[in-house]
Amino acid sequence: MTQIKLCGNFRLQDVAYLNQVQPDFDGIILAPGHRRSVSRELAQMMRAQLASNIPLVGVFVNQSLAEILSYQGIIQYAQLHGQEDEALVAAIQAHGLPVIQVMTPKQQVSTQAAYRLVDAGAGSGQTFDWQQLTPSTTPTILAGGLNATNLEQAIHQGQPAVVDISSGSEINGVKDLVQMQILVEKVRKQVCHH
Ligand SMILES: O=C(O)c1ccccc1N[C@@H]1O[C@H](COP(=O)(O)O)[C@@H](O)[C@H]1O
Repeated sequence: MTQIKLCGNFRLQDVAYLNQVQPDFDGIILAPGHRRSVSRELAQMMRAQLASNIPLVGVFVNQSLAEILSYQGIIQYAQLHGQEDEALVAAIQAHGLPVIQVMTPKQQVSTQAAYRLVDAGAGSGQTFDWQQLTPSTTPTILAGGLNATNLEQAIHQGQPAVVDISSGSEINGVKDLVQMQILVEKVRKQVCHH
């Protein structure tokens, strides 16, 4: 049963869209300085307005343990999208916050994180050869340039536990309700074919 994470949401309007289309995860960028970065205040408002059944994933890039843990209560997962090591994964999880550990297709390593996320870029819409995904005992999230056109093929070839989409849910750089609806429908239909 492949699930779907819609990531890089940055407006309260996006939360309204998410509540309508009901993905399995919502992701927000908590690393500063990126186009889709959100403030702590906005993150708090997003969590308050997001449907309670949708976990909120905070995306971090090389940030400290203290900073990541300061978001506990707002986020349900920490996604580590930099060069974070397993010691940090263990420390975060020891505090009760599950981790999504990001790795590149060329450096697929084992992790004690709740999920591993294999991505060729970081919200850049860059794809890779999904047949490069190696088997893992850790559930795999497949990311990188997924969109309504290539999603079904990516699921078929990569057989991930979760697909993660940011750029592919946008039109002209802004999250789009119709794109989100199409993506979630495609994943739900794909599940029925398995
Ligand atoms: O989206 C960003 O700006 C971003 C910044 C820093 C780290 C990760 C970021 N995005 C994440 O990258 C993957 C794949 O995105 P895409 O579908 O290729 O656009 C996803 O997890 C994004 O949230």
